[in-house]
Amino acid sequence: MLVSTESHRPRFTTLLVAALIGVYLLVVVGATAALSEAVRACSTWPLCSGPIGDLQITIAVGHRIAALLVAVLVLGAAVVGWTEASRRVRRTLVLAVVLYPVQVGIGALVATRNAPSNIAGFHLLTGAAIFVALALALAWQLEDETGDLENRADEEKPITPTPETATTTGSASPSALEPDVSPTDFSRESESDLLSRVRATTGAYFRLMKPRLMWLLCLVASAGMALAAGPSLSVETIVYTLGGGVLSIGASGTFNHVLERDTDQRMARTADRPLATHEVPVRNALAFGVLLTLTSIAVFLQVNVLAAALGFIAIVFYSVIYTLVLKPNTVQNTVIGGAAGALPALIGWAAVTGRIGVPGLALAGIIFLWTPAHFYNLALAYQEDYERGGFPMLPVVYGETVTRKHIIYYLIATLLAASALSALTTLGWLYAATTVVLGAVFLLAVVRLHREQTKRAALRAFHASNAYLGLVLIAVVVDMIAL
Ligand code: HEM
Ligand SMILES: CC(C)=CCC/C(C)=C/CC/C(C)=C/COP(=O)(O)OP(=O)(O)O
Repeated sequence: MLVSTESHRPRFTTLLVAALIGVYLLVVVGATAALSEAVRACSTWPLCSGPIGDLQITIAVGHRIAALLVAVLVLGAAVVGWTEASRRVRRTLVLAVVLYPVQVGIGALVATRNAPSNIAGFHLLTGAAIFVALALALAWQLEDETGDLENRADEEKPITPTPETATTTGSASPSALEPDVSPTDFSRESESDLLSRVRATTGAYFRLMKPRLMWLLCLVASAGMALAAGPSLSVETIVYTLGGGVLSIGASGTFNHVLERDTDQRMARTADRPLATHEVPVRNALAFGVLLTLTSIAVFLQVNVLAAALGFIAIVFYSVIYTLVLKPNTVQNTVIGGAAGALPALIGWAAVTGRIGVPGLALAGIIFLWTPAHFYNLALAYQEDYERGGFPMLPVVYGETVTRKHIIYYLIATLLAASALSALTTLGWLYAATTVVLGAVFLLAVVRLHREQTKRAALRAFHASNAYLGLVLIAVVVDMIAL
């Protein structure tokens, strides 16, 4: 009996995932001006009467066929789920099934132009409501399906930090070289010794700047600039904005290392950091952080005062508010802390316009909502480490089931925000296709995380989060500048 139930559940979940991705595709098409214009090119309903071969008509017909296929998926999921899903999942499925024909009716009115002009916005909102209903059904179904198995699965494959330690990495190079030093080679050895020490120190200061985060944060700022300027974006603005950005990320990373040097020693992932191992003295790191802050402000000022002010706020927010106040004290630390990572979107927009504008805010909203969907995967992978460090991360406080569910919530919110950006800007098909395809890849990685519940699956979902945001931001830049 148990076996037959479990063999049905994945089929239902798979149908639900397919329906959800299908609805997202329809929502994004509706939100993308160029695509929704094409959809409206066919003014008869239910069949199109335009010339076959016309691109607009092909898109319109494709939209109607997709809507029909997705309807089958939604209905199929509801029928299969009816016998095996919990009450809360069934309720959301009923909502989706009831809203779907309403949405088709509104779509027909939009297509045949027998409706007031704001009905297109209503069409988009109803699509979003169906998407949210299906997403809740999926999040709750996965919780019902995999939450009970959590302890059993953990016993088999525990999520534990990798046993990297400061002592092994820290002592490797200089002491390992010592036995090879012969008195005759003294001057050459001391020279190479000096060189390797310079290299190690330079590397340590470089690591203080958290360089691995820079590519994505620079892409966020680049997308902000591209949205504001389009093809007229100047190389000067790009160079100064990204230059100031890199320096400010370096500054905040350095302050973060200083403030967390004690807790970093307690965590396996961070125990080999330059301040935790005393490779760099605290006073020098502080001076380095101040120097980076001042230089970043000076570089941002080449663009404008608002960009410099936002850069400074980002440094203070991440270094002081997130690191010192939020991270050790509240479970909402990374949710609120996500605002620091979202600021580069506003910096990019402000660098071009000198102001804060709606598309820049919408881009910042995407980053803000994406951050928990990005970080909670790491919080799962390094849960024991965070526990040792004394940080109240979500899985430490509320457990892994709640954390996995919240990853879905924030992922869905991110996808909706990404479609809102489409509706608010002139972004076209490249952006639309990227958010749908990479959104699906991210979602599938998170569904797999629910099923596997291993550190490996959590890291896979984490990398999927970075791939999603990275490629969506590149699509924004290309779409705005080159297409
Ligand atoms: C509160 C907010 C955030 C937290 C707590 C967080 C946490 C983390 C942690 C712990 C790592 C692992 C670093 C390591 O390997 O030691 C990481 C990696 C990373 N994060 Fe985040 N992050 C946040 C926001 C962001 C934002 C806003 C971005 C960019 C938009 C970002 C981009 C990255 C990238 C690119 C990596 C490196 C992946 C790699 O190792 O290749 N993060 N993050
Ligand atoms: C423009 C500008 C200054 C932006 C700064 C914003 C910024 C660096 C955002 C990223 C936030 C981040 C990577 C936190 C890392 O978490 P953590 O510090 O908890 O990770 P850890 O445990 O590895 O130290």
